[in-house]
Amino acid sequence: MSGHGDPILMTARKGGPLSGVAEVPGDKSISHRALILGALSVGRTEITGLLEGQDVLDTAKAMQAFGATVTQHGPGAWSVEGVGVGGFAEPEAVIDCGNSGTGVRLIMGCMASSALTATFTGDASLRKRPMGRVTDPLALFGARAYGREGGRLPMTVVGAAEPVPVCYTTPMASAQVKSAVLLAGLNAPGETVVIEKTPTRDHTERMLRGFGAEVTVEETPEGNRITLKGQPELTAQKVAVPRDPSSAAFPVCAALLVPGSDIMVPGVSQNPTRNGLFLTLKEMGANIEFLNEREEGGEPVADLRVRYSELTGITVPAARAASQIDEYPVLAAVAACARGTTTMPGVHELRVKESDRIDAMARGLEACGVKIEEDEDTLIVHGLGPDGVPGGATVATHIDHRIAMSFLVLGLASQQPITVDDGSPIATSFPVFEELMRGLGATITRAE
Ligand SMILES: O=C(O)C1=C[C@@H](OP(=O)(O)O)[C@@H](O)[C@H](O)C1
Ligand SMILES: C=C(OP(=O)(O)O)C(=O)O
Repeated sequence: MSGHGDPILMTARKGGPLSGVAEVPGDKSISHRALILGALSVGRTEITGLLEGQDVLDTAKAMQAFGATVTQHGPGAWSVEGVGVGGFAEPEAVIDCGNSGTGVRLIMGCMASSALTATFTGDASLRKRPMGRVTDPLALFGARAYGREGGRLPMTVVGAAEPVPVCYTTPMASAQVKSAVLLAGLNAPGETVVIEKTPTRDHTERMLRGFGAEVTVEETPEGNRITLKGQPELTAQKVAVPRDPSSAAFPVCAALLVPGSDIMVPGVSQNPTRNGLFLTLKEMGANIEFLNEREEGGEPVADLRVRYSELTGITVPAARAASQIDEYPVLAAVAACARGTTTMPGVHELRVKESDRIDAMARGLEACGVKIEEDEDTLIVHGLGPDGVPGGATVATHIDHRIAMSFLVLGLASQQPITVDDGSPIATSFPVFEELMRGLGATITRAE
């Protein structure tokens, strides 16, 4: 199964220690939101450090289709001339969100409370993912959605001409669902409320406030109660996007696994709704130092110094799942090289990502000689210790960037090289991955 273009076979093999500075690109979640809130604002939003991955570029294109003017001025430097809340135009063509769940779900949210119709599609991975989780709450505003069986793309959303505000408790831990409801609430009169039992990444709330919306968060026995006052005038802002902790995870884990490594990963977001992996790695015995802790672009950030470490398996608290949800694939790769068993409960959401990530990691690890156990909600990896993973397999990545990068990291530490059947989706979130990893000394090559 390939992504947008021809599949790219990539191989990672053992080499010398990793060293140097890994400057990972801008945060994907924040990049999507900067473009979307820029488009919903009055004036010209200026963004620096925007991730130029395909997922974000597809959102930029979509914002143009809804009437905003999005311009690139230089690497990572973009501007958005917004149309204001309620100012979206009806797109003339189908909106293609490519591989991006965040893109399609947030954009559905922000058009659902306007009197216009839009049709959405995506690549073969996105067309399998459930959209009912956002169109159900959007129906409460008065929007209607017509999609394929199971709430799949392609899907047409008819926005509500007279939206009403909504109070919605999210049935699953999902920042995309929370954000879709809050963005729809922008163009509804009165207060829109989202209650989430488990806190998820809070970039939408932070950024809405930054653009001038009134958003309050209250801790209640039912969970966080987030209230947005509808129909604000959002004002254009300058947004400096911090580096992506989910991308930083790959060089960090690679340095932990390759003997003798010592790298710096500067300016990585330490937002507590995103930093679960780093806590988990520390509990496994990782030598990670958090230096120069500061605030950048409204997010807590630190420079990470990471050195090779011998790791031990742990049970990862299920309550931490949301704060490291995209990092489980690389954690599973790390767990394979740890001593003892790593148990990862509470991870059923992984089944509806770009691929079924529990299945993709389980099958790939087995092919590399690692014993695993799984059920609907849990992945257990029986670690083989440093230098214990045989490798030597070609792994199926199922149009999933994180599966591809995770097995390439594992290939740097396994006895035999590991090949991924398609590295092309890496460009959706981390277009400079190969270059950056090679710069640290990693042996990652493409098939001739
Ligand atoms: O809101 C976001 O930017 C994201 C939310 C998460 O998805 P869910 O909302 O499905 O958990 C995460 O997996 C995704 O990569 C980005
Ligand atoms: C799940 C992810 O992204 P999305 O849901 O936006 O496709 C991811 O990047 O790991």
